Amino acid sequence: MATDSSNGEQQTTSKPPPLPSPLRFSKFFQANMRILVTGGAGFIGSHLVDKLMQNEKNEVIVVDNFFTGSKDNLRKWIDHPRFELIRHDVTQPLFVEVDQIYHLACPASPIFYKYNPVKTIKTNVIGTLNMLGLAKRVGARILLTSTSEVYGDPLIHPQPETYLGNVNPIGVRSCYDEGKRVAETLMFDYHRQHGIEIRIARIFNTYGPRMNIDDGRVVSNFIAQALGGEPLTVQKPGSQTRSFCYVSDMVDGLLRLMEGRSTGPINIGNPGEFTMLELAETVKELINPKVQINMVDNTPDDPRQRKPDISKAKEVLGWEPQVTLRNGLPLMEEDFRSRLGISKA
Ligand SMILES: NC(=O)c1ccc[n+]([C@@H]2O[C@H](COP(=O)([O-])OP(=O)(O)OC[C@H]3O[C@@H](n4cnc5c(N)ncnc54)[C@H](O)[C@@H]3O)[C@@H](O)[C@H]2O)c1
Ligand SMILES: O=C(O)[C@H]1O[C@H](OP(=O)(O)OP(=O)(O)OC[C@H]2O[C@@H](n3ccc(=O)[nH]c3=O)[C@H](O)[C@@H]2O)[C@H](O)[C@@H](O)[C@@H]1O
Repeated sequence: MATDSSNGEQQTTSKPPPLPSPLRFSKFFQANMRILVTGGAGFIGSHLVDKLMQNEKNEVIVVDNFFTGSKDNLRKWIDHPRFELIRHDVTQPLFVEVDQIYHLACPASPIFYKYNPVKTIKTNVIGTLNMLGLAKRVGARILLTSTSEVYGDPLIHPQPETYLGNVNPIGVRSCYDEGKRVAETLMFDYHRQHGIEIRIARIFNTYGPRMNIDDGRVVSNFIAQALGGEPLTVQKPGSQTRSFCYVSDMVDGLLRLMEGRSTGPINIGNPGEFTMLELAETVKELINPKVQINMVDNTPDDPRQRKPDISKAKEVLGWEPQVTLRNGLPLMEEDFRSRLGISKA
């Protein structure tokens, strides 16, 4: 019922009920689940999109500002009726109607997140605030890809989720690790204050096809260097450790977390732990036995050890990684060879 007072008199007019949306009769598939993936043009995001798109009941919307991601990672989905790509920066509000949000948008490689640290903090804090506001408005469940960097340079090894971390609040990595810590805080405050359904994954070093060739992270650096016949740059002392998870295992963990009942935080990573010298030796052995290994200067606040305790992921998600480093490296080598145009001799 609408009120019409154009002639000075109060008069009521009746409007017929709205017609069903013409979209209901469109030739396009009507999705059961509309899923937003922020940062979906990046490395992990694009593999996640591939998996989500395999389910015909999903409609996927990607938002990305293409800082480190690329349309190329999503080329097989462009023009697909269940897929939509939006150039958007998550530090700005976003209005879409979705059921689930995988919030990945954030540069992840230290060289990129340190490039514009203020922007990195804004992405982590304002970006997460915006996505939580969206989740609240539309009643969507939201998953944040947090990081093992919330443990800083850990004094407990391996790291369980209960460990509160050893983080430098004013260092050059703080824009990322403190930014993610605030993002986790915001997730829990929205959960407690507004009842938002949240999921938090603490991701440990993940590698695989589609990482940028010049990403700057250690696995992509070593593979690109080995293929180009350049020395592998091991940052000193070389005894620092990381635990490397193959991307298909990571995506499987994220999907289980989103579909499960636990808010997290849950560590998702591969507990196989390697020193950077061991990683260099493995890449050399598998990809180019002739390549040299050079020791170079490190950057400040580099964590000395990192290994996930995945007991919670096993118990709560029934998840554990399947792909070993030795099996995963050749898959990434193949992808790098095809992108660099270097065939196997
Ligand atoms: N790969 C890892 O080892 C790892 C480890 C821990 C956590 N993570 C987290 O997983 C997520 C994805 O990491 P990745 O390795 O795929 O990195 P990536 O750099 O390949 O992907 C990040 C994506 O976010 C986009 N992005 C960045 N800032 C944005 C903004 N303000 N607005 C919109 N889009 C923006 C980038 O363009 C890119 O497509 C990140 O949140 C990262 O912190 C990754
Ligand atoms: O998994 C995580 O939680 C975090 O891990 C990484 O951060 P980092 O472990 O520092 O990643 P790399 O830049 O790949 O460095 C790993 C180790 O390799 C060493 N490194 C790096 C590059 C190189 O050429 N040589 C080399 O020895 C570094 O000194 C460091 O000790 C990611 O970049 C973060 O996004 C992520 O959140």
